[in-house]
Amino acid sequence: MDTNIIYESKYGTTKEIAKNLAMILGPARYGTTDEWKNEYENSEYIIIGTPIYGEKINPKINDFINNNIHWLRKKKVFLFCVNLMQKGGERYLEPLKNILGNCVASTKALGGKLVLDDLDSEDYSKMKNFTKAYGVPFQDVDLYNINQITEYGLSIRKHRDYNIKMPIKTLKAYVEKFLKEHNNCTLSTGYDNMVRSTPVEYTYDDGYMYILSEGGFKFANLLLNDNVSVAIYEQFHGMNTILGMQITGKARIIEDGSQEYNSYLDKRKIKEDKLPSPLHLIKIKVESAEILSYELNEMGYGIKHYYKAN
Ligand SMILES: Cc1cc2nc3c(=O)[nH]c(=O)nc-3n(C[C@H](O)[C@H](O)[C@H](O)COP(=O)(O)O)c2cc1C
Repeated sequence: MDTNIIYESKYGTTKEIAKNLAMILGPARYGTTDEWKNEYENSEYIIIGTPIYGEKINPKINDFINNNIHWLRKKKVFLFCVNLMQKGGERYLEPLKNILGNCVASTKALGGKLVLDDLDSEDYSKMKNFTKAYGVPFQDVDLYNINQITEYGLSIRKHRDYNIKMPIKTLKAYVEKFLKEHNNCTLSTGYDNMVRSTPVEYTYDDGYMYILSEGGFKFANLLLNDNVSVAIYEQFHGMNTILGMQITGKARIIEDGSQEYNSYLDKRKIKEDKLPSPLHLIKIKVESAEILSYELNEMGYGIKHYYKAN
C-alpha cells in the first residue's frame, strides 16, 4: 500500500477524519499507532493525524514519530491536527515538523468537536476550568467540516498522483491524440439534485469536444449549469493495460443554424435537411484532464497524470 494514515483519537473525531481520508486517498489504510506493523514502512506517503489536548499533540503520536524517525525522514509525510482553533491551529504541529524536517510535505489543522456529554469526568472538569478561566461559554462546539476534509484529502491526492511531471508539450500531445483516436464518451451534467451521465459520440478539435444531440435531460442541466465532466475509457482488463481520461470542462450550446453550427455540420458532411430530427451542437472547452494510462507508464512517466489546458 502506497499510502498509510496513522492517527490517535480519544473521542472519535480524528478517527472519523482518518477514515474519510483513507477513502479519498484509496488505495490507502488507516490505523492507530498500536495497529502499526513494520511491513507498512514501505509506504511512500505517510499521513499522521493527532487530536490536540491541552495545546499538545497526542503522546503516542509523539512517540511513534520519535521511534520511527529513521525511515520516516525518507518518506513524504503529511501532518494534520484536529482542534478547536478557528485559525492558526497549524502551530500545534510545529514540534513535529521540527523533528521530521524536510520530509514534511504539508501541515494542516482540521476542525474538531467537543461534546460535553461524551467527556470522561477528568476531561469534563478540565474543560469546565478552562472555559471559566478564559471566560468562554462552557458548551458543545462543532467545527467538524466535511468540505474541509475532502479538500485536504484531494490536495494530498494531487500531490501523490501527479508527482511525476511529464513535459507539458508531450502530455498535451498525448491528450489530444487520445481524444482524437476515440469517439465515445460519457458526458456528465448536473444541476441541484439532477445528475445525468449520457453515453454519446463526440469529435475533438483544437481544445474542444463537440457533441451532436437530438436533445433530452442533459440539455436541462446544461441550460442551468455549464460545468461538465466527461469520461473516455477503454474496457478494463487489468492495471497493466488501463487507459482512460476524466475531463473537466465548460459546455456551450452552439446556436442552431449559426455559422459555427453550419461549418461543423459541413466538416462532418452532415446535411441538415436530411436529418430525421434537428440536432443541437454542444461544444465543450477542455479545461483539465485526469489521465490513467499504462502507455505513459511504459514510457517511464508514471500511470497517473494531471493535464491543465491553457
Ligand atoms: C480536555 C480537553 C482539552 C482540549 N484542549 C484543546 C486545545 O488545547 N486546543 C484545541 O484547539 N482543542 C482542544 N480540545 C478539543 C479537541 O482537540 C477536539 O475535541 C478534538 O475533536 C478531539 O479529537 P478526538 O475526538 O479525535 O480525540 C480539547 C478537548 C478536551 C476534551
